[in-house]
Amino acid sequence: MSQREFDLIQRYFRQAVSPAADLPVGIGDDGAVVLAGNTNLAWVMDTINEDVHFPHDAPGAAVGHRALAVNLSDMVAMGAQPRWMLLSLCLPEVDEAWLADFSDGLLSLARDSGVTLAGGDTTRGPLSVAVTLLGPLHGQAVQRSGARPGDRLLVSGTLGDARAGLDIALGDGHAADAVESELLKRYLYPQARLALSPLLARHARAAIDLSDGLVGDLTHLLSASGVGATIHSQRLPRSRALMAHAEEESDALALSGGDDYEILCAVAPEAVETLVREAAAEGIMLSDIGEITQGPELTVLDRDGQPVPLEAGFSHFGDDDA
Ligand SMILES: Nc1ncnc2c1ncn2[C@@H]1O[C@H](COP(=O)(O)OP(=O)(O)O)[C@@H](O)[C@H]1O
Ligand SMILES: Cc1ncc(C[n+]2csc(CCOP(=O)(O)OP(=O)(O)O)c2C)c(N)n1
Ligand SMILES: [Mg+2]
Repeated sequence: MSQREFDLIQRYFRQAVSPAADLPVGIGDDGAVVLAGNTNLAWVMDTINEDVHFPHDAPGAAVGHRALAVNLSDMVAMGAQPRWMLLSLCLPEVDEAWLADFSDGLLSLARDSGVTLAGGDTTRGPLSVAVTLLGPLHGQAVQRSGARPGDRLLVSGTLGDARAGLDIALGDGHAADAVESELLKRYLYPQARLALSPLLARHARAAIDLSDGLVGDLTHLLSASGVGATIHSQRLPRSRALMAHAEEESDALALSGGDDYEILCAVAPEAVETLVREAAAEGIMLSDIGEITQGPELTVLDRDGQPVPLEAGFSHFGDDDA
């Protein structure tokens, strides 16, 4: 979410009493936390719209997969276990072949993630899918606000692939070779890092999932925590496919490409080794990209130690027309 979207929510929706006893985490994090009986449940919602979040010719299975994956990623960032899903489906028309494909993409990911569809809503209008997930925390809620100066910044997987894949999807939509098809897949089928969720609950001070681009989302974590950071562009993890496809632009794609759905976390230096080892045992690579500073600035250094000019993250409404 950009500053503009944040300002709109602050102005019209943010309630005075938050957090409350039964709402330990309210508006402003990757998800809310509600206290039901004596269980803390994380609760998230993300919507995806045709031509905004996915192209009109995206396969139905990719749309179904994405609608759930982007929400799973928010649950992971909170350190929660996704359990129950509500699905709101807004369809322009009934296309049964598309629906079969869509439900396949959605429900096979749900099955693999241990999520049950509990209800929803179906309406007619421009194609849009909203998913809500609910589930218990693995331990402490992992919030955006917990980072402290001296913490290391770790990021999962590789960055920039999805943005390169989006450009391929918006071209003729066909991958020319194995490299392009890998990048296209990274865009069309984001993989939430579910296995990281309990590890974050144990070892991370703060986390956010990367939907808008590293710089934009890191900025949110920094302002929630009241700290700054220095990161190093040559440490940003990049896939072989990205380097083969767009090495020259790979810094920019990794810094602000968007749609990565990787996890960025701040970790006390003494906890880094254990977290990296436990994540590796789950098949998840974590890269140390820099450190939290007193702040409030975010500085990105290039390989010569020179600051890189920063681009803002993705914004639905633009930042300048407020
Ligand atoms: N219309 C809204 N009403 C209330 N809260 C909202 C609304 N839209 C977004 N939020 C809240 O604002 C925060 C940031 O939203 P967003 O950037 O979409 O988070 P994320 O990138 O994790 O999906 C979240 O806590 C979200 O719940
Ligand atoms: C067809 C298409 N064009 C552009 C994008 C790029 N894009 C659209 S929304 C977005 C940011 C993430 O979406 P948002 O609704 O802000 O998700 P949230 O931050 O709430 O998780 C990005 C990078 C895309 N995914 N698909
Ligand atoms: Mg959102």
